Amino acid sequence: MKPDPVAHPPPGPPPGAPAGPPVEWAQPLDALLSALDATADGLTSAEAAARLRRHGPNQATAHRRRPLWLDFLARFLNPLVLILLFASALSAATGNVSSFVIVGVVVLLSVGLDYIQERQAETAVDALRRTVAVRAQVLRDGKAAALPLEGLVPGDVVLLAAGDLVPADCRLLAARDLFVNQAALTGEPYPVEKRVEGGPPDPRDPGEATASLFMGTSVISGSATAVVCQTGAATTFGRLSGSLLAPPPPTAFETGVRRFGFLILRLTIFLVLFVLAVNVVFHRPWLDSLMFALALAVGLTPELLPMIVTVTLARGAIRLARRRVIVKRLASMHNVGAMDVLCTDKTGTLTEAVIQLVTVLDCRDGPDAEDSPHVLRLAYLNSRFSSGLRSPLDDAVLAHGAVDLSAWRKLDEVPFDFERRRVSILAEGPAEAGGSPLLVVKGAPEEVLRLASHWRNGLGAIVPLDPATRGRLAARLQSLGEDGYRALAVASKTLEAGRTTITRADETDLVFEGHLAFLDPPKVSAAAAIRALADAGVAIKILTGDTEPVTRHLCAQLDIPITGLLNGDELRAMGEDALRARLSQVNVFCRVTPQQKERVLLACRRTGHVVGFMGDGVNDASALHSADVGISVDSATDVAKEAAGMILLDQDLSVVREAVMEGRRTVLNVTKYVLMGSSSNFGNMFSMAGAALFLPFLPMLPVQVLLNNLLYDASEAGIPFDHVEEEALARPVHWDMRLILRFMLVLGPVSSLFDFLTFYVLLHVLHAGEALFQTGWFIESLATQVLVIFVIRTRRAPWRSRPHPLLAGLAFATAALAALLPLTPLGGVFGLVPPPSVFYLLLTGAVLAYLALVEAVKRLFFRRLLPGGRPLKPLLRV
Ligand SMILES: Nc1ncnc2c1ncn2[C@@H]1O[C@H](COP(=O)(O)OP(=O)(O)OP(=O)(O)O)[C@@H](O)[C@H]1O
Ligand SMILES: [Mg+2]
Repeated sequence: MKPDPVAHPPPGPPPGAPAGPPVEWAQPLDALLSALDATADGLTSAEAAARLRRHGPNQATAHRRRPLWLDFLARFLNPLVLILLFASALSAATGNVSSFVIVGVVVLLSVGLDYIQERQAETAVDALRRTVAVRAQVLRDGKAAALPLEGLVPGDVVLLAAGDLVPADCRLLAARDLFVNQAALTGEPYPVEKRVEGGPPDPRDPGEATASLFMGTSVISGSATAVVCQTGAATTFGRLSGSLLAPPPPTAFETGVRRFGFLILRLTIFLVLFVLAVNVVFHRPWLDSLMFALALAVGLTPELLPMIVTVTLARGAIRLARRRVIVKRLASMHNVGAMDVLCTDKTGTLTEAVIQLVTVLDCRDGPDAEDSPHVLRLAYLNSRFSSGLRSPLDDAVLAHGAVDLSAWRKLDEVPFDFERRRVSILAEGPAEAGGSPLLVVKGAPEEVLRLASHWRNGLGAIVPLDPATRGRLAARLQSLGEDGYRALAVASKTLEAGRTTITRADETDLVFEGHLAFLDPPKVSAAAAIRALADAGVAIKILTGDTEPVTRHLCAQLDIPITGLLNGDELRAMGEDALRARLSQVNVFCRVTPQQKERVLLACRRTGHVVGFMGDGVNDASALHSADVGISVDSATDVAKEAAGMILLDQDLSVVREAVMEGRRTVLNVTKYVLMGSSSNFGNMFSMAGAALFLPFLPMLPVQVLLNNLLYDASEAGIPFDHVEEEALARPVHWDMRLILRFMLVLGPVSSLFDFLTFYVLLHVLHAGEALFQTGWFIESLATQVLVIFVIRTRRAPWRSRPHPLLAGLAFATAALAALLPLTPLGGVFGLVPPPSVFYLLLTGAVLAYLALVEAVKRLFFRRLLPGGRPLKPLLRV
């Protein structure tokens, strides 16, 4: 995705233009520093605070928060609400002032309720997100401090190391073996080298700039000090994210919720037009009819749905935080509930990641377990001087025992990458060692052996590698792996005097020196965690950069059956179709590159699975990004953390199961809303429209419809907290639009049928007039649509499933409020009149009969009407 210079002209002259007015960015470093009013020592806190006020926070995606009051007002921009307010203003003009006031208050209340809930939820999730925010090392007041990225300002001096994200657009002050990945900006997948002496003033095009670093890129190896030039939306990335960088595609769940919303919207429009037409035909007062129809529409529109989804997801996120899982992207919450395949790397997830160097072997065969001091010195030198991402393997080498390197000086490095799987260091030794620069290569043994042409024999002499020795060294690697040792190989080469730089082309004709054998003990808890996930319907696939023997050994130790195994080389030779055909059996992938991790993951998604990925390294970032749910850990590299949607504070597979359960619970709770809305609430509104056909008056006053709807919404505030049964959580939970539609088509008419019975009783048994009819219908409809939650929330019999106390409390309180309101003076304000006591008797009977009927239909529905009769499947399969 190369930025298009035409669509996004950089301010100032285009790159390479003859000297014009100086651009802040493209000028010699000294001039740039003085333009920025900055020094290499960084800013003071006071100065930084002042600049932060001037430039705003350093956020690329213009996440500009509207002021609270504007945000609140925006909620009224819903056309239905506007027309309703306008219509009630009209009716106020014709003398009906009280109805205008009531409509206004009710609309204000329901918008306010919606707003406050959503706001609270978002604030809570934001606070959680901040706890795992990536930080940058910044020089402030002369000292390095870890600060959140948002706080950076132009003129700040940042310190960068391998694995870091570049926090803003910067110009290099100092750099050592610095390679960055600019794929996010240029699409270029290979690391690009950056150096201070960039030649001509640096252009703003990331593809050409050599002395500039850009927000959205990451450091692969080396280290740097850089001064921040642009922050936030002013950065190249910021300007892109406003236009070119597409937002993430909607998840299946989001699409499902949206489709449901559209469905209801279409029904609503139909209903409103129907009510209006009926009233026109019967020559009823048009203003009242319009307000009635609009009030119905407000009651039905899925306006609340986004809020409900946000609030329910946020509740889940907050609950997960107690399990030390931080949800960075709310969409991850429902994806994790739908996830049926979890891909994971090995180190840290299946192993303890406390790697120990056990033996250092030279090329001699034999049982002597003595460490070879020569090979250890070379390995130590390589690990000590390498500036790439700190690897636990390097840490293990350095921890094995100090080697004196005071006489050595590092000259150059070709940093580690996951394609080559090796590190090369060029160093200059003490004069007595010959003075020639020495190249030391350390990496994956099969790669190092391939590049070697000689080996060092037991006498220290360098001899050509014959096929027999090659075979012997390869066999040793195999047997080390089978014993569970991770191995690296070390090789060397003396270069001609005077050489100070190396490239990967120098990594040939090496002298094979020996092997390093490491142990990374298996994580005992992982075995149980994997079984628990499998029981919950989540299959595990292992995607590791490590070798087949080591991985096999680990799987045997952890009792993980290998149903199929593919190596990176086989994968490379395999077409897309062949891979997809193998995917269902293969559960272990060895020696895979970062690109292959992503490829396997995408192939898995394309076969219809919802796929999670768990990893912590630079090599996991692209897979994390492409997964439905990227899971990382707090200690992971910044790049991985940034790409993930969920962060575990403890690296432990068993908490992933908690997240899965919470995700399922969340989606199932959203479904409760939807099923409620699509059956009872919808049935009620539908009956009202039908009643308008034969009643000589409105079945309910517009304000009563609005009040009814407000109370109904309030009664549902407990749903996000509700319990979900074990059996519903046993399998991955998907959004099932067909189930929702069928449920609606079956239960809607049941509810309407019952409503018409109620009308009959009201009119012909109680001989109700207009006010009493409306009151009776108000109470009855609210009581039934609120209390039916106890039936709908479970697939079990209602009495065999315990609702959350808040949910039960709110439902009963709302029903009681509806029943008692007409007896109070406030009821009069809404046009409600006290009903006779026999009404309450009938009401109790009616509500019980209704709930029993719905329960019976529900059973029939799940046993008979759901095709394929899936009695043992989760309760409310979404
Ligand atoms: N610091 C290093 N120096 C030399 N070689 C290395 C280094 N780190 C890794 N390698 C080589 O690269 C290979 C892949 O790295 P690594 O095992 O970390 O990949 P991974 O996919 O993250 O594996 P895992 O699933 O175990 O996390 C290693 O097996 C090793 O051969
Ligand atoms: Mg790893």
